[in-house]
Amino acid sequence: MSDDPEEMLSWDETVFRDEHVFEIDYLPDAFHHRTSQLESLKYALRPAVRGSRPLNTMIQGPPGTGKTTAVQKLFGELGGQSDIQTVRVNCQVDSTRYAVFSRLFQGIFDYEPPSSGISFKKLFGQLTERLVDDEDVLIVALDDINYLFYENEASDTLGSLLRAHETHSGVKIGVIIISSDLSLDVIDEIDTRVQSVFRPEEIFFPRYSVDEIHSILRERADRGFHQDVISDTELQRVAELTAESGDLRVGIDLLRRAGLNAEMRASRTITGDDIESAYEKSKHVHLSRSLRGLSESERALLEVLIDHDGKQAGAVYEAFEAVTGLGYTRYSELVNKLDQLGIIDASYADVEGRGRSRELSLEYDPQAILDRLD
Ligand SMILES: Nc1ncnc2c1ncn2[C@@H]1O[C@H](COP(=O)(O)OP(=O)(O)OP(=O)(O)O)[C@@H](O)[C@H]1O
Repeated sequence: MSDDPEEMLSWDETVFRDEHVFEIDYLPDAFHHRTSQLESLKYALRPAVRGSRPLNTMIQGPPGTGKTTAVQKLFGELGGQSDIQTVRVNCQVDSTRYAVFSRLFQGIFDYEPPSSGISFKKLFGQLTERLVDDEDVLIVALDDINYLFYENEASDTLGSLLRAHETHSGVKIGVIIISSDLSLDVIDEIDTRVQSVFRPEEIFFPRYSVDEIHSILRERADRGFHQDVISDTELQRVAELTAESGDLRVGIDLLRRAGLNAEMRASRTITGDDIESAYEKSKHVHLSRSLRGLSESERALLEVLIDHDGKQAGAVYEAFEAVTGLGYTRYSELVNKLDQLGIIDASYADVEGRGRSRELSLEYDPQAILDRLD
C-alpha cells in the first residue's frame, strides 16, 4: 500500500493487513492484563501434570473479559501433555447433560457418538472406561454454564462429572465452570447433593480499564491494519466506546467495521465518523450473541413481544398462544429464560384491581432485535 495517507485507495488495495485477527474465533498470541488469573488457573490445573485430579475451578466475570481465552491458552499448553485430555464445551450450544457428554465423547474419541442414540449411562460408561484404560486425566471446561442453569440441567451435569469416580473407580476428572451471568449465584443454585462435592477455587475476571482496552486494541490494530490506518486519538475513542459495556468484543468488532467504512470511502485512514457509525452496529454484539442461541419458540415469543412491548404477561400470552399454540407453563419458562438472558425485563408490577402481575418489556431497541432475528 502507498505510504501517502492522503492518497485514495485503489480498488485492489485494502486497509487490512490481516482481517482474520478481528474475527470472533481468533486466539491472540499476546494476552496481557490477566497475569494473576492465569496464575490461579495454572495452580488449579497443575496436579493434572502429575497425573492427579486437578482442583475444580469457578471462573466468573462480565462478558468479553478474557475468560474463554484464558482457558483456551492453558488448554493449548496442556495439549502437549500425553496423559491429559482437555475439552471445552460451549453450553450455549450444548445445553443438556446428554449434549455435554456427547461433546466430551467426541473430544476423547475423536468421533461422534453413534447417531442412532445410546443411553446416557452407556455414553458415560464408555467415556470413563476409556479414561481409566488410558490413565488419562480429563479437564472439562463448561463455558457459559449459565445456559445449563436456564435449562435446569446444571446440577445433573455437574453431579455426573464430579461423582464420576464414585461409580467408575480410578477416573480422574477436573471441572472448570465459566459464567458471565453475575446475577446467577452458581453455588446457591445447584442442588445440595452436588454442592457437597463442589468446593471450587474461585477466579474473577473484572472489566478491563479504558487504558487496558486501549493497549489490547492497539496490539490487535497493529496486526490487523496496515501502518497508520488508525491513529492513537481514534483508537482512544474506540477504547472509550468499548468501556461503556466493558465487552472487548465490541471494540474488536468496532475496529473491523470502522476499517470497512474507511474502505467504502476509499480512504487509507479511519476517521471519527467511521467509528461512530460503526458503533451503531458494534454496540449490539452481545445482543447478536444472545439471539443466536435461541430456540424457535423463544424467537417466536420475542417476535410477539416486539408488538406487545410493555404489556402484561397475560395479554402477551394470548398473542403468543395464537401464534404457537403452546401452553402457559411453557410460556412462563420461555419468559424466564429471556429475562435471565437480559433480553427482556419481566418484573412484577401492581395492576389496578387485579393484584400483582408481570409486565414484559424489551431491554433493547425493537428494531435492533428484529434486524438480528433473521
Ligand atoms: N487480554 C486480552 N488480550 C487480547 N485479547 C483479549 C484479551 N481479553 C480478551 N480478548 C479478546 O476479547 C474477545 C472476548 O474474549 P473472551 O471470549 O475470552 O471473553 P469471555 O470473558 O469469555 O466472554 P463471555 O463471557 O461473553 O464468553 C476475544 O476475541 C479475545 O480474543
